[in-house]
Amino acid sequence: MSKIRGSWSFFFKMKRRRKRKEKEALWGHYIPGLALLTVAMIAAGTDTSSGTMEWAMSLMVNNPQVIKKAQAEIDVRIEKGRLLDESDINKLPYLHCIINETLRMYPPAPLLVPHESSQDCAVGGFIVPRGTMLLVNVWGIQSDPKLWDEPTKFKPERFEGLEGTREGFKFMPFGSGRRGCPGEGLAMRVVALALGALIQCFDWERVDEKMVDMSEGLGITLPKAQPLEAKCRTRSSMLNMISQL
Ligand code: HEM
Repeated sequence: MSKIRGSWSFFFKMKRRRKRKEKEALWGHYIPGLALLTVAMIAAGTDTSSGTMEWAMSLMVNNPQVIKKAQAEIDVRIEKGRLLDESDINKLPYLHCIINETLRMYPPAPLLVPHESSQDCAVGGFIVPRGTMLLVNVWGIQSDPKLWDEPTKFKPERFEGLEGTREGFKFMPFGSGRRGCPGEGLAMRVVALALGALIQCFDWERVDEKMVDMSEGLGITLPKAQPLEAKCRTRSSMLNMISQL
C-alpha cells in the first residue's frame, strides 16, 4: 500500500514539475520579448512625439495667423465648451496640415534609421553593393527647393488635400515599407489630441517681441536647441470647462 501511495505521489510531483517547466518555458520566452518591446516603444515613441509638439507650438507662436486659423476650425467643428476628443481628430484637416508641415521641416528621425541593401542595386547612378548600410536623408529631401516651394517657410496649407502622412518619396517622416514606423497611427493621434487641446483652450503668444529661436540642437531626435517659452491665456469660451477639471 505504501509502495502504491509512494508511486502516486511521485507521479503527481513529476506532473507538477512538468507544468512548472512548461510555464517557465512560456514566460521565459515571452518576458524578455515583452520587456524589449516596451522599451522600444518608449524609446522610439516619447521624444519623437513630444519633440514634434514642441516644434509645432514654436512654429505656431511665430506664426499667430496659423493658430487663429486652427482655432477657427476647431470652433466651427466642435460644440462650444466641449474639450475635443479622439473622435474629433478626423474633423480637423487643418490641424493635420500643421502637424505634417512640422514633420516636414523638423523630422524627428532626419536620417530615418540605418537600413541595409538586401541585393546589389543602382540608386541615382550609384552602384550600391548588397549589404551596404544606407541612410536616407529625409531632412534633405523634405527641404529640397527642387521639390518644395519655399521649403524654409512654414506653410501648413501646402498639405491641404493630402490624406495621411506620405507624399510619394518626397514626404516620409515615418519612413517607408516594412521597417517604417509602426507607431505612426498612435503618434499622429497623440500629437493631434495634445496640440488640438492646447489650441482650443488657450490663446498663445511670444514672451516678447523676439521670434522664438528655431535652432536645432544636438541629439538623435532633432531636439530644439532652446526649449520653447510662450505665454498663454485661457480662451473665454473654454473658461467654464477648464474650471470644472
Ligand atoms: C512623431 C512621432 C514619430 C515619428 C516621426 C517616428 C518616426 C520613425 C521613423 C522615421 C522610423 C524609422 C523608419 C524607417 O527607417 O523606415 C521609426 C521607427 C520606429 N518607430 Fe517611430 N516615430 C514616431 C513615433 C513612434 C511611436 C509613438 C512609437 C511606438 C509607440 C514608435 C515606434 C517605432 C519603432 C518600434 C520603430 C522601429 C521599427 C523597425 O525597426 O522595424 N514610433 N519611427
